[in-house]
Amino acid sequence: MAQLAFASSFWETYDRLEKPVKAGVRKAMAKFQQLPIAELYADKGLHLEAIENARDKRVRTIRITQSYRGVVLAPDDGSEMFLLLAVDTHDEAYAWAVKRLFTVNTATRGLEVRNVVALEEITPSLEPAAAEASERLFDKHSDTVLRHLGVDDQVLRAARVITTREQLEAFSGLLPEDQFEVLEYLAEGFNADEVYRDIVAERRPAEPESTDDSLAMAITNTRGRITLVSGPDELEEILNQPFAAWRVFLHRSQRRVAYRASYNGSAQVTGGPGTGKTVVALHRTKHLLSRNPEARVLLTTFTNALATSLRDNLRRLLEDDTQLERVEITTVDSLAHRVVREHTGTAPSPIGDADERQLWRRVASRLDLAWSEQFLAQEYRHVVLAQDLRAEEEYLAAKRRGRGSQLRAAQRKQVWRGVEAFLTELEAAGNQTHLQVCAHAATVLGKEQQFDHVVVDEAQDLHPAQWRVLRATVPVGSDDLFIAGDPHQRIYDNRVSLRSLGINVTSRSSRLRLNYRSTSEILTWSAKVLDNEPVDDLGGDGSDSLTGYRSLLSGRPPLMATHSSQSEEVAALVDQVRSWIERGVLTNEIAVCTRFNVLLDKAAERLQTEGIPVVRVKNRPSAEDEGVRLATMHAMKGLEFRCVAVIGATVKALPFDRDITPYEIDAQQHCNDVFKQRCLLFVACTRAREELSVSCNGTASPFLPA
Ligand SMILES: Nc1ncnc2c1ncn2[C@@H]1O[C@H](COP(=O)(O)OP(=O)(O)OP(=O)(O)O)[C@@H](O)[C@H]1O
Repeated sequence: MAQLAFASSFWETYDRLEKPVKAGVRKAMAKFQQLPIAELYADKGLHLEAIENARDKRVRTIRITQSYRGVVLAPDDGSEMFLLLAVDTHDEAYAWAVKRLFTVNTATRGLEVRNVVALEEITPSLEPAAAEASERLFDKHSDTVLRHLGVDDQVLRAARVITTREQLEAFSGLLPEDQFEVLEYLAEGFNADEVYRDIVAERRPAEPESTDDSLAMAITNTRGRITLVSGPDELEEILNQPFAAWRVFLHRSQRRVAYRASYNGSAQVTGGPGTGKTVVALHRTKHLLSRNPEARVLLTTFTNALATSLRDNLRRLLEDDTQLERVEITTVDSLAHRVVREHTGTAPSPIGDADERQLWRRVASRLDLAWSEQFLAQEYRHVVLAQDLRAEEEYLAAKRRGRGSQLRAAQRKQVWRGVEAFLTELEAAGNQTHLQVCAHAATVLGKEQQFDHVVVDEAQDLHPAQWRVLRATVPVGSDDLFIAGDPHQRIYDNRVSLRSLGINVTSRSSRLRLNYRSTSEILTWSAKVLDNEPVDDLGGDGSDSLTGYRSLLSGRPPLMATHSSQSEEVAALVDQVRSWIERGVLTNEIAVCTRFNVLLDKAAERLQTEGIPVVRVKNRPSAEDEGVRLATMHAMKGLEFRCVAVIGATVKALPFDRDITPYEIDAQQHCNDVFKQRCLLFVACTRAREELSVSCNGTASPFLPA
């Protein structure tokens, strides 16, 4: 009986196949598990046949549906393992298959694939220019060194014509995977020993000297790119798990970040929405747990809902259940809450934003201060708490980074009086703010660090007081903090200088550019919402951009509609949702999101009246629960859905005036406040995988692309 394995190239597209094609894949794969090899070849429905002119004689096609074909690597050495490589339309599948050659890497012993036709054309064409060039990218590495790292004759010839890193990048997808990665590491300045340690030694099988050089053995050795399937149950399970490919496979750029043996300090990964930062954070957590059986890891994210989803995903990713016991998965606020509760014996009960604002209003009016409660609350948050200023002299001497208005010494004294009154009143009522709880926790943790490693997801929205908690919970050293975030998704306007908080990621920063979630139509449209404005980078020392950010997926352009009334808009929403459902999208794969709850309530009521089930994201439904997801834009952070409808995108909601500091009061803060709301819309739109619809009633938000 044949054995079955799946290559990462198959998973990259499997999720996107229509239901009948997926059913065809299941049916065909079941045959591989049921029929003896001779019967497989004889099966009329499967049509397992060789491809004329294929460069690898083991490459075959199988019939999936009328118009779709699977590409399979079939053993010709007596072994019985078949590898499913890709499923595509008839012509695409043949065009892909005919040019591919599969070989076994001499160093890692893994199975690799190359586009042999392209290499034979491109390498000779670049040789004359390379001979003239003053320097080539791999000049300083001898043939012997490259061969020791697994580079074979054809790749060596290609490597010798490459003069720049851009040229090397152009070879990605053509060169065999492990060999390409070796060249990439060398091009980045790693020495041969480091490359051997991080790539070859990591991937070499336990018994590298084994003489078994069958296709089955090479497939078994390629765990990073191939999944083996042991029986029908496992087959059914893995083909049914949506969005699960990342659990087994990481893209090269993700793997390098997640599985770097060790970072000599804190490290950071950034990237636009959907580039797999959360996936990388999960794999890094797995790596840290596996590397040291004693290590305690803290994995944090921004909301409790995201923490729950991280826990579910990590549980699936870890092979060993006991590893999960060594990870605490929580938000920074919850961690600080626990630390303070354990230390004082009393659970803190911090007040919410609205109460805090009300208190500032009372203080401003009682002391007759010349500033609005919004200005005072922001000054307290972005200056006083951000720098942990505890005394008037400290405030008088402080730099007010990110604030656009000048405050003379006399004015600062007045503001400080306000701060003191605010704190006194808070204390008298036995209250605290969340950030005060964090400040308290940081002090406690400074004396009793609780973790060996901290992994931070959604890092862009943490306040300096929250960073202090994280810094204090882990000793300074190798692999102390691993930080994942995207400054374009900063929706709370917390700006930090990580370096000033004792977190230095210099020379340990990477950026992911390939989006796995949304179509390029959705990305291009959503990126325009940001209006090309540069953003402060995660660490606060420079700026960041979406240069090179792209998606390989394509689909329908986003729909934009303006309605004359709210009820017309909500009626159109119902039609839109219904049409998605009729096209086979499940209700739990659809999200409706608004800036405010009022409109969300109306949408919920109308959808339900029309017989469409709904469920609020804030009620933390489990992934399988039926119902269209309803959320405010803030609650959409970190989530994703096949189809997203953003409603109520009017000029009154985006920007929402009440949340914007008037320009004349603080010009810089005004711009930050406006941009924060652009980011909010950007976050909402980039949650969509396949389809995005944006609507408003009345005048459209100026943030919407024309
Ligand atoms: N290597 C991969 N292969 C296939 N799918 C992937 C890969 N990496 C990530 N994905 C998928 O892409 C989607 C986005 O991943 P993830 O949520 O980690 O991105 P993110 O950068 O954290 O997004 P955001 O910043 O928008 O929250 C998920 O569905 C994930 O499963």
